[in-house]
Order: sequence, then structure tokens, then C-alpha cells
Amino acid sequence: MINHQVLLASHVRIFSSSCRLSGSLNPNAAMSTFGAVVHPSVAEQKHALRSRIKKELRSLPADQRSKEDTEIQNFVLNSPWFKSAKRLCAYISCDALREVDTTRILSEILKNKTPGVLDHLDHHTQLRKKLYVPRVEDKNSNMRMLHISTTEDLVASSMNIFEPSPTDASGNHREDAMLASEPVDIFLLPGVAFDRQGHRLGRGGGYYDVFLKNYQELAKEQKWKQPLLIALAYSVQIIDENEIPVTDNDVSVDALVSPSGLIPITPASFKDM
Ligand SMILES: Nc1nc2c(c(=O)[nH]1)N(C=O)[C@@H](CNc1ccc(C(=O)N[C@@H](CCC(=O)O)C(=O)O)cc1)CN2
Ligand SMILES: Nc1ncnc2c1ncn2[C@@H]1O[C@H](COP(=O)(O)OP(=O)(O)OP(=O)(O)O)[C@@H](O)[C@H]1O
Repeated sequence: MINHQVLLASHVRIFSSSCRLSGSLNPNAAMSTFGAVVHPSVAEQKHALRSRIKKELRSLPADQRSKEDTEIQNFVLNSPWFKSAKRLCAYISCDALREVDTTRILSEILKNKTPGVLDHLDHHTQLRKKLYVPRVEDKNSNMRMLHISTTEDLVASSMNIFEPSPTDASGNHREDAMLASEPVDIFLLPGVAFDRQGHRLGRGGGYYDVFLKNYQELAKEQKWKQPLLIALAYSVQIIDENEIPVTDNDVSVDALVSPSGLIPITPASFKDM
């Protein structure tokens, strides 16, 4: 007898065990020419979902997007957890990628900062917030979070996203959040799609998943409080439960900030936000 599973395995994965979208509930399931129910792999499902949400984001009217940018940023800026955070990792939003704007949040964190000046005092007295932003190091999902004190520290990357140069204007290496002596309190995360269970679909590089897993391990080793992982999401990016395919590598978030406010997910978000 012909083994249909073996015949099809090179093309599509059947009854993928790592995929939550199994059985007849999977909207992506299709009938094979042999009559078996075939399921796309998790990677294929993620790709399809990314395409769908990116298309919806592109068709979002500019005034609606701008209104949501304002609401999300206002909410963050007025939140006690943002006000009390001393060290934050945030993304530099890219308009062409239709990411939730972080410009005002970044300005607030960096306000009154003159490069170099008071950096020493900051470290010891924590008068001001410290900002770390992503820098992609290679195509193997390696990313660092480097300290910046002004947006002048940023240059456009090959991916057309602003990133810090590895050294500052004086030629000194920027502080790497993974090597810092004090913990990051909050990560503000980008993504393509999110659900109310905390699942996050990124752009497919694995950069954040790898970084966050390593950072959570570091915090555990150092006996630090785990950082709060907060994703910023336009309304169309918040989708139904079970729509986001999940693997063991995917790091879940603690809360979402949507245009209508906070969506707390984990016990940490209820306690600390
Ligand atoms: N603002 C921002 N910075 C970030 C990320 C991010 O998602 N947003 N990253 C998070 O990982 C890392 C960079 N990774 C990136 C991964 C993909 C694309 C990108 O342009 N993707 C296109 C599709 C490209 C393709 O398919 O070939 C897209 O999503 O439309 C950009 C950055 C670090 N910095
Ligand atoms: N912790 C990890 N260790 C090794 N590889 C990983 C890890 N996390 C993700 N990857 C790999 O990275 C690639 C992209 O993963 P995935 O599609 O889940 O990324 P994403 O969540 O969209 O991206 P990002 O995390 O950058 O936002 C996959 O090949 C995945 O196996």
C-alpha cells in the first residue's frame, strides 16, 4: 500500500504535532489528491498569516493609523509602569513596515539627554531612564540591544530600519543590555500579529524570540525580576485565539497596548501594570 504521508511529507506536513491548528478546526487544512486532510507546516501558516495582516495594515487609512498611533503612545506615556521604568528596550518604528509609532515614547525616554553628559550619574542615581534599541548582527537571528542617549546615535540599516552604530561618537562601545549590571524593566515589542493569550507573530527573523529567551535566562541567573514584555498593536493586528501558530521557540508577551488601552495577559501584568 502506498504511504500517503511519506509521499506528501516533502511538500506539506500532515497532522503536524507542533501545530495547535489541528483537526477539522484548521482553516488552512486542505484535501490532498489522495483524499487525506493535509495541513500546512507551522512556517507556512506563519507566512500566510503575516501576508494577510500586512495586507490589512497597508489598507488601513492613514488617518485611522495615525489616530491609533496617538492613542497607543498616549496610553504608554501616561502609564505608571512606563513612568517608573528605569531601563527600557524599545524598537525604532518603521513607517514603511506600518509599525506602531514609537517616536514620542523614544523622545520622552531620551528627553534632556545630552550624549555623554550625566551618563555616569544616571548609572548610579538612576535619575533618568536608559534606552536600549535593537541592532541586527547577522542573518542567524542574532540581535543586540545597545544603549543610546540621543536619536543622533542612529543610522539607517541595510533593512532600512534605524539602528545604533556599535560605537558612539567618541569611539566607545555602546553598552549592551545583555552585559549591563542592572536589569531591563520593560521591553516594548513590535510584531505583525498578536492575540489576547499573549502569542506574538514577528517578521520571521527569530530575532526577538532568540533575544528574549536569552534575556529571560540571564534575569533568572542574576535573580532579577523578569522584564515585562509589552507589545504595541493596532486593532487589526489583534486576532482571534488559535489563529497564531505557535512553536516552542515563540516567547509570549505579558500584555498588549492597543488603541483602547491595556490588554493584560499574565499574572505579572495584573500585578505590576
Ligand atoms: N523596528 C523594528 N526594528 C527591528 C525589528 C522589527 O521588527 N522592527 N526586528 C525584528 O525582528 C529586527 C530586524 N528584523 C527585521 C526583519 C524583517 C524586516 C523586513 O523588512 N521585513 C519585510 C519582509 C522582507 C522579506 O520578506 O524579505 C516585511 O516584514 O515586510 C525588517 C527587520 C531588529 N529591529
Ligand atoms: N530560540 C530560538 N533558537 C533558535 N532558533 C530560533 C529560536 N526562535 C526562533 N528561531 C528560528 O527563527 C526563525 C523565525 O522564527 P519565527 O517565524 O517564529 O520568528 P518571528 O517570531 O516571526 O520573528 P521575531 O522573533 O524576530 O519577531 C525560525 O526558523 C525559528 O526556528
